[in-house]
Amino acid sequence: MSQEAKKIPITVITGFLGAGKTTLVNYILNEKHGKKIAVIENEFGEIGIDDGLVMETKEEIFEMNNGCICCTVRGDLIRILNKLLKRRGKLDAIMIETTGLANPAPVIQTFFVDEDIKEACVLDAVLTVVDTKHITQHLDEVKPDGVVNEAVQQVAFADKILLNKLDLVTDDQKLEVSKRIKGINKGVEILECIQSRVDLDKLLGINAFSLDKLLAEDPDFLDEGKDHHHHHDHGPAHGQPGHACDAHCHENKDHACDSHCHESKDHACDDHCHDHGHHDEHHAHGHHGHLHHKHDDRVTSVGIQMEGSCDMAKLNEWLSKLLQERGPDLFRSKGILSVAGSNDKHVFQGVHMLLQFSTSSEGAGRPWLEGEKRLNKIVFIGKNLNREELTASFKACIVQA
Ligand SMILES: Nc1nc2c(ncn2[C@@H]2O[C@H](COP(=O)(O)OP(=O)(O)OP(=O)(O)O)[C@@H](O)[C@H]2O)c(=O)[nH]1
Repeated sequence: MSQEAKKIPITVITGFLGAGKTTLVNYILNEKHGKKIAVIENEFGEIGIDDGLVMETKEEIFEMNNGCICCTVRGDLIRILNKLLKRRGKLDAIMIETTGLANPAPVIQTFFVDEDIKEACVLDAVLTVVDTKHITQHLDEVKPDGVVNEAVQQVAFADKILLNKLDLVTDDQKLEVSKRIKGINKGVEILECIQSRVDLDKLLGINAFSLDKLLAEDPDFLDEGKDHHHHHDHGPAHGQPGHACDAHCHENKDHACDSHCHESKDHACDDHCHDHGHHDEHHAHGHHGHLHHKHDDRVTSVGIQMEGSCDMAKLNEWLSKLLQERGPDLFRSKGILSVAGSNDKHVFQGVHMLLQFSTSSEGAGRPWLEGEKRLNKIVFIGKNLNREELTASFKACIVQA
């Protein structure tokens, strides 16, 4: 067996908020592939919810909720990978689910710049899940100067596209989105699907990632020095509502930059910088497109954790009204809730105006245990979110302490 063949294949699953990444992970884990797969989950939002939504399986799931995989927790990613690699013989594959707001480039770089990881793993493919109904508005979004459009980046770096949620669109809309995708990533293979269901042979062990292809388009792709150009404006600033500081957070006002750090708002491009095109879809893959990686700080998350049980009718009314009124700005909402009179966990999932309810009796997590503290957890991600208003209006749905 060749050295390459012994390496653990890594699949990076990316795609905008609510595209169907967790749906894909669940589907893969539950198919009969006979493989031992470890999953690394990274979630955007103040409160981790996805761990409650990924089905319980024999597979191992590692969460990284303390920041975005492409910035603050890249060190965590390297640590988790190194831990997993110690058990190399017992593991057939690793899947990494990035947040819906991750730029895939720094995640991809991890597999080529860290020596131990480079030696033990091989990046099998970057799979990008696309919500065919909603992607256009995110590709169209005009970003402030220097801010990367994550939706464009995710499409640009895909080795395969899963054109998902085809049950929600017409054939014309599907063709329109396919055309748009090909305009960003010319040769990419597009797999059409509903509920992220695609033949596993087309997704795993496909050896679709090509560093040469990337380097042909962007010779500086692996240049870590350049990576330091990227602005670290990540969601709400340190000390602001919504910014979840953790032990790894170095983001404070007195952060002393080192000689490599160009992390300032008024970073002036030097003469090596040809960064003309990072808003231009056709150049999304090109020179420096990934380096000036600044997230859109208008997009924030509001997390609510509150004990008690909700009245189902009030809850329904509240959420329906909220999504109706705020749908365009409310990219993603999800929650795990306790409802008065029921021992089931109730889960809601929102993507813009679309809302879906399910319960633990339908397979969404497990019921509340006897004596378990009934803690409702909700996360909203979007623009112009009003924390006080959201918290107060949810509180009004609670009828049992
Ligand atoms: N109608 C429809 N809904 C889908 C499809 N695939 C996924 N969904 C729903 O879309 C919602 C979001 O799916 P997830 O798999 O959680 O999306 P995600 O990309 O992991 O979301 P984030 O982790 O928040 O970025 C859920 O309510 C899914 O049930 C599909 O093909 N059609």
